[in-house]
Amino acid sequence: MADNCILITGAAGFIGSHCVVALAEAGYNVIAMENSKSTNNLAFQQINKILGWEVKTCRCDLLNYEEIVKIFERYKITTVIHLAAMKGVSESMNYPIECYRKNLVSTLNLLEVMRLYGVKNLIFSSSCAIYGNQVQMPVAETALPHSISNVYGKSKLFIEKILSDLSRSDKEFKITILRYFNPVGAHSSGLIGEDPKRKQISFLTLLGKAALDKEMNLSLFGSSNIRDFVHVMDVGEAHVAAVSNLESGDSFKVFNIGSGIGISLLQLIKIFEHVNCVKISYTIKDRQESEIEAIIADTTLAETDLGWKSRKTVEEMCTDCWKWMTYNAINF
Ligand SMILES: CC(=O)N[C@H]1[C@@H](OP(=O)(O)OP(=O)(O)OC[C@H]2O[C@@H](n3ccc(=O)[nH]c3=O)[C@H](O)[C@@H]2O)O[C@H](CO)[C@@H](O)[C@@H]1O
Repeated sequence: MADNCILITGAAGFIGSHCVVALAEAGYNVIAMENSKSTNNLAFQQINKILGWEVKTCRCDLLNYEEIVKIFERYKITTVIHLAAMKGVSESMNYPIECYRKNLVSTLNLLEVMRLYGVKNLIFSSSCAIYGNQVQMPVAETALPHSISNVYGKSKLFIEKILSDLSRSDKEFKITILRYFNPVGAHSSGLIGEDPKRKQISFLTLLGKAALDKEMNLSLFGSSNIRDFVHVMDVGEAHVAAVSNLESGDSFKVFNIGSGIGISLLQLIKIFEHVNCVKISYTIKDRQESEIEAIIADTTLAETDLGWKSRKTVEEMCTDCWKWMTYNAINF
């Protein structure tokens, strides 16, 4: 039985794969878990190339309680980083039941098994979508959620509430919630990144697709929308900081994980075109109803309490994304 493992759910995904690399490189004993229905082993192969050794992997459907039990029987898990979820604002609006089932039921199953095995350290991946529409920018963790217009954001907020109740009822639980803003980019090696074939991809990966496909005309929903884009490698490092901070201080903590810089979608297109010497064809359309106009993170708390700050620039987000799209994404 392997000792003191960190279990990462959703480990072959965009953020998950970068977390696996960051934690493994920091010396943690990582178990990279992926959905048992997923057939894509390529992410793990690429992770192994970056690390230079083979990361431990397992497959499990989090909607299946018995499958989770088997994993906890097999490994001595001390901490769980729970990333597996259905993401994407527009998909969540079209498939609300699927979104709630995937995000809520799987989390409840996981929490029950964690409690059964006395595993009480958890880092949960939440989203700035839980803030809804805010007037005050940048948004601090203390801001109250306001008119969340999409199912994805609501599902994340419900889980945050469940975790807060759990930590109130059982003081042994150490729970850290990371609210990601807009993670983008790819690993600087170009070996891992976001699978461009997925239905829900981040805006930057979409720009990469549009730059590769000369026939593609991107629909730009609200060119002046402001987002806080944060490099996915910085997001990976935020998890390393959060793991090492779990034991200190309060048993329930929440941190914004963003760059603290707001950029409009149109600005991002211009930077992407400039640094990668490409052209993107797009048509400006109205903002979608389920979306907010602007959001920027106040990252003071992550800086003071976690000692984490995003380091990579928007230009690096664009060049790393393009490197990934042109070197490797094509094989995914
Ligand atoms: C504020 C908010 O809710 N943020 C969450 C939301 O990000 P958010 O929805 O902002 O992330 P996306 O990358 O999907 O979209 C970014 C921006 O690009 C625009 N766009 C997208 C696709 C397209 O074809 N054309 C286009 O213009 C969107 O309208 C949006 O304004 O979902 C992400 C996961 O999926 C989460 O990580 C974010 O925390």
